[in-house]
Amino acid sequence: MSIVVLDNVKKSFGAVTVLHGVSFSVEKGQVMALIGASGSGKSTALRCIDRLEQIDSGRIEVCGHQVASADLDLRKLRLDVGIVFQSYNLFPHLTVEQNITLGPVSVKRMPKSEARKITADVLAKVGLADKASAYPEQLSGGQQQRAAIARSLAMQPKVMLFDEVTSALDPKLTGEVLRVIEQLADSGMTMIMVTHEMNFARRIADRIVFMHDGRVHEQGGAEILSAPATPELRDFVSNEL
Ligand SMILES: Nc1ncnc2c1ncn2[C@@H]1O[C@H](COP(=O)(O)OP(=O)(O)OP(=O)(O)O)[C@@H](O)[C@H]1O
Repeated sequence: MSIVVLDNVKKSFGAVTVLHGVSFSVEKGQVMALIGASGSGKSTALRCIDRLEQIDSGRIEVCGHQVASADLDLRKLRLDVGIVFQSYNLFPHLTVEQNITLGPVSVKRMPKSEARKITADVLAKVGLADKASAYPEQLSGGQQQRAAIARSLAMQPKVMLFDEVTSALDPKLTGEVLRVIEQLADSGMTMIMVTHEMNFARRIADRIVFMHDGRVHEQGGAEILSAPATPELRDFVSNEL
């Protein structure tokens, strides 16, 4: 069953066309890595999936929601989709626990006691059980990113989108965050990750989509990284590794 479908998606910013008819789909439980050079349109494609950008034409379906439709229920879409960015965007004046319970309590109207239980559960999942009462500034970048992932997980999304979540981190902290994402993948979460971590993508992705100049240039299993069919992917892989 497809959880995410993009069909001939086009998107321009002013005179600049960023997506020239992008199509791909992600099945339930699949991990998809979206790779490509800077400016190829990866983040824009991801943002369109969560309707942070509206597309010009084509179709996007996510968990049964017609994302580009005028009568989309944005709240319902956002309940099904979790998104984590390079910047953690935690509220600095709230503890880690308060940051995480906020969504379930205020958006899902969950009783506080239940939200706290879920928070303890997701904090354990990301290895931050002992940081519930810490403030974001007391955490390392990797810990803040794991808290941001926990915040998304607490909403119990059906699909998770990761937009270069380790780009701001040094290698050790990157490893911590990637381990959390890998565990999430192992648990069967459907996910799309925009990443420059080629070894990670090769190891955990079921499907790799390589974008080039706003188009899907190549896609397939991890083997496309070892045996690229096009010079563009060959160049990209040799620059990244
Ligand atoms: N809001 C915007 N307004 C104008 N142009 C934009 C906007 N967002 C993105 N772009 C342009 O769209 C193109 C694709 O950007 P996008 O961020 O999707 O690429 P990317 O592949 O994710 O790159 P990177 O790896 O550097 O994040 C770039 O040329 C960018 O300048």
